[in-house]
Amino acid sequence: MLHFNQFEKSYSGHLVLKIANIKLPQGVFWIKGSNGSGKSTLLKAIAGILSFQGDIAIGTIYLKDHGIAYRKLVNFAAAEPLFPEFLSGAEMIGLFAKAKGGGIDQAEALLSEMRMKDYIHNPLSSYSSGMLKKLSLVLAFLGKPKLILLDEPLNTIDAESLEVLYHWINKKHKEEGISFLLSSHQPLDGIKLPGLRQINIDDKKIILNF
Ligand SMILES: Nc1ncnc2c1ncn2[C@@H]1O[C@H](COP(=O)(O)OP(=O)(O)OP(=O)(O)O)[C@@H](O)[C@H]1O
Repeated sequence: MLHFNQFEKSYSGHLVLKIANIKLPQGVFWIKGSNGSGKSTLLKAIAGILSFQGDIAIGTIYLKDHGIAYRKLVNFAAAEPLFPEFLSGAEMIGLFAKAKGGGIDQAEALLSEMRMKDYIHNPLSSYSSGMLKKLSLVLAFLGKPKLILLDEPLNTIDAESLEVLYHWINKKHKEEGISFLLSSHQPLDGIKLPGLRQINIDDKKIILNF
């Protein structure tokens, strides 16, 4: 599903991650690693929002050769989402739905399940951190991605929303074959996410624990 080809990421000449040649199968994966090990860096590189050496492909679609097609297949929710404060949640949904090819019905269903409809037309400057996090999760499920990257998805969301998120992940994986890479310092629930597999980042390398 996800292919790394001679991948290397450095900041100012300082190497952070090196992945020579790995093919990750379809699945739901928990990326684990200590602070500063490179989890966010890896997710941002896969999302196509960070420069790196080498290449990454989803199936046969390489990021550096087919950037637009590749980015339609990958959705990303940041650990601490930053959105323009003057826009409303609904306007962000409109922008993402257009870019990702999602329909109004899809967005309405997601907003309803996450119980966000009461405030979705309010400006983002009025949102709490949990409300912003839930918006970023909804945006990550829009369109028809093959891979969804969620950086610290458990941060700041309440227990009820977490149940909805687990349900979405399982449903999308089972029914549409969408793969997930989740980074989390908090334990992810293997009972709520059956089939969850672990990937460790250690000493600038990724280790597949399955
Ligand atoms: N923009 C940047 N410029 C320079 N160095 C950076 C930058 N972003 C990250 N780094 C460095 O890259 C390394 C990996 O950072 P990254 O944020 O990917 O780690 P992480 O595993 O997500 O950490 P955490 O668990 O603390 O969120 C760290 O040493 C960090 O200092």
